[in-house]
Amino acid sequence: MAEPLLELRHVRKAYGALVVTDDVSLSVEPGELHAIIGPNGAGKTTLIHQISGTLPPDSGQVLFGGEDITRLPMPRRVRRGLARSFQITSILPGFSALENVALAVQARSGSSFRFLGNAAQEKALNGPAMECLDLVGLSPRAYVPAGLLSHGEKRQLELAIGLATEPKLLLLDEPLAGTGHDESQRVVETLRRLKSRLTIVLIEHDMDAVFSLADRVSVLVYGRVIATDTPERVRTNPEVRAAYLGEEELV
Ligand SMILES: Nc1ncnc2c1ncn2[C@@H]1O[C@H](COP(=O)(O)OP(=O)(O)OP(=O)(O)O)[C@@H](O)[C@H]1O
Repeated sequence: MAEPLLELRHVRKAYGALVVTDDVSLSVEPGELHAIIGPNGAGKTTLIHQISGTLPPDSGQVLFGGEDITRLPMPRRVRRGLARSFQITSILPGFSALENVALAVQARSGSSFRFLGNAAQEKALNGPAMECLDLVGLSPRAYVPAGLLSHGEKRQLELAIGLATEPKLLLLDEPLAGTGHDESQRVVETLRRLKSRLTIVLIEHDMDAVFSLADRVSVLVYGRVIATDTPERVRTNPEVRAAYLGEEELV
């Protein structure tokens, strides 16, 4: 079996007496789409913060590509290929979709474009940025100011910005939140396309999307992982049904 790309070992985080991440161990294999589901307040977002590096765990380890990154700050994790999709709030509304992604390409590239003239610099940034927009199906809207994009398109733009960092693993926290039916279908199709290209950890409340996209699902309840398995087996796991998933949702 291949070495996991991401591995959590006994990760724990408490706020006072409230244990939000309780001895969480799980591994994400290269190439898989691994969903983390659980009821509101189960600790999913807190776990993502600990993986991305915005919140240090109290104890336990986070390994990426076999290396201990538990104490590594977020920018250094991004450089190693562990990226979190940016939230809509980080989109610059007055800049076009293309410019938003080009800025992320520039951030990834550091000062490597410094010696190019303006036109060459623009080309070197816009080329990869357009590829990212294309991957998420947003290239026809490349020149539209980001503030004028629909909610679903903004979510696609977030994905494109995440892709611009050339991640090996992309962390997605509720990419379907707030999208209508058609928009969510588009985002699901985008994720289906992306999953063949990179490893994805997905937190999502939309169970149809989770069960249709995930290779494996981990179920978090009160900060503890109660099951990690294929969608089919999670769906029929009695402990999962009792703790979280309503019977009607699973029929
Ligand atoms: N900074 C904080 N200080 C104190 N408690 C916190 C803090 N952040 C989160 N919590 C608590 O930790 C618990 C887990 O929160 P978290 O946001 O990780 O859950 P979640 O599974 O992502 O929930 P949701 O599905 O509603 O987004 C909640 O009870 C929340 O109130």
